[in-house]
Amino acid sequence: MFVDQVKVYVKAGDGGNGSVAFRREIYEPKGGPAGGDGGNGGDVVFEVDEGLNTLMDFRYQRHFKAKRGENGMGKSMHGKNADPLKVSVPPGTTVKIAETGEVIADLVTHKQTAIIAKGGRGGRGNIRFTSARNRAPEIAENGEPGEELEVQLELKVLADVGLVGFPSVGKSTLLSTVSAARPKIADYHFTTLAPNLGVVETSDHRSFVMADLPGLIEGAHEGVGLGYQFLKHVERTRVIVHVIDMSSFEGRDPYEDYVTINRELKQYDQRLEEKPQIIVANKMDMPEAENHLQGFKEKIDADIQVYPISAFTKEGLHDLLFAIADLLDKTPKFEMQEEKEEERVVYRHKQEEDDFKITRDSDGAYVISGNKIERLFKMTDFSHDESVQRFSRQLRKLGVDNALRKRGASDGDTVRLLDFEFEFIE
Ligand SMILES: Nc1nc2c(ncn2[C@@H]2O[C@H](COP(=O)(O)OP(=O)(O)OP(=O)(O)O)[C@@H](O)[C@H]2O)c(=O)[nH]1
Repeated sequence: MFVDQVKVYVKAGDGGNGSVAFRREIYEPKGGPAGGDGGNGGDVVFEVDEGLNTLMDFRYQRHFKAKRGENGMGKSMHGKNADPLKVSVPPGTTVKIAETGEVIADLVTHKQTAIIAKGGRGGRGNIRFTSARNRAPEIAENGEPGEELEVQLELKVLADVGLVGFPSVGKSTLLSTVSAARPKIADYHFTTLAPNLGVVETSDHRSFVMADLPGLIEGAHEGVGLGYQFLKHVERTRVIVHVIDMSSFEGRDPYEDYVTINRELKQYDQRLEEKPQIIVANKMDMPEAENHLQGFKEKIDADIQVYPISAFTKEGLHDLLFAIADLLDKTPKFEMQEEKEEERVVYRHKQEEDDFKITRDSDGAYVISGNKIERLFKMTDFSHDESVQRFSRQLRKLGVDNALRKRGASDGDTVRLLDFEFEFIE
């Protein structure tokens, strides 16, 4: 199996901020609270699209950010929730947390979805802080920050296309000119020899995986040379691209080469003869190549199409890639047996939230950090005194005051939390 992989950054939308507002009515100078809640931020959702078979698209876009929720407004109006951001992935994509390697989703069947980053909850408006004791609260929450993380996408790929042909016909040159991404080759079963693999993309954004299967020579099916190892791979490809050297290098005859390779394929496995095949006439930039091509065409069936190219000058590559993609579209997909077993979606275990931690900076300031406390901080609307007071109550409840005291903090000492500084007061 080969593994195509890419790292992407996802950020769910932050929640919208809650609003502080009051009703204004002619006969009621200071009406009740009327600040609405902020809307929820959008989730980042991965969805399987069976039309995709590589992670090619992620080479161009690696950042995915969902929208934030709308802020709450006066007159008790809530902000709108943001729509989830959908990101299409091919079937068989495994999503891991880049940092830890923990698998958070295994996306297998068409339209299957998984929330990869959860949007932040909208902050509550001041209506929600009304109580018997405080009928006109000037408190609102900011929206909760959306989750953000770097994920590693992995896709096990089989080569859709196998390049076959005699040594030195230009297979590796062709592969390197048409492919951008090189999947990592992992866990190769048969031998330590691994074919070269590349992800190819046509100009109309169809992509497929192409493998260079070197070493085919006469007698390969009987174990001559290294070709035998690679014949196993040909079996697993969906389309064969047969590369022929039209320069007649070292006096070779293109037609004989063609017949010999096809015979090797067939002798290895009868069924390889029925595999769809595209014939490529390479090195057309060389003198005499045109003549050889004519001679070659006369010897093969008139209805077999030949694609003349030069892997060197890149001539003819565009048409060739289209022809391969068209043929693949008409050829049945691989049967992914192992993935048929069951629908596998592993959801992420929620990260344990540590309340807070106290450390000291070199200047003696006390530094408070930790997921929970930082989230509370970000959700505090510091433009209203009452909100700030609520935040200090929350700190006290979490035991921050006590902990600071225990660490030796006394009146007037500086305390830091993210980009905020305040004085410790006993
Ligand atoms: N003139 C010309 N030379 C080419 C072209 N394509 C490949 N070559 C040359 O042909 C030689 C063999 O090319 P490779 O790509 O290594 O051939 P290969 O089929 O991968 O060979 P093996 O790995 O031995 O199976 C190299 O010297 C290439 O530079 C082409 O389109 N025109």
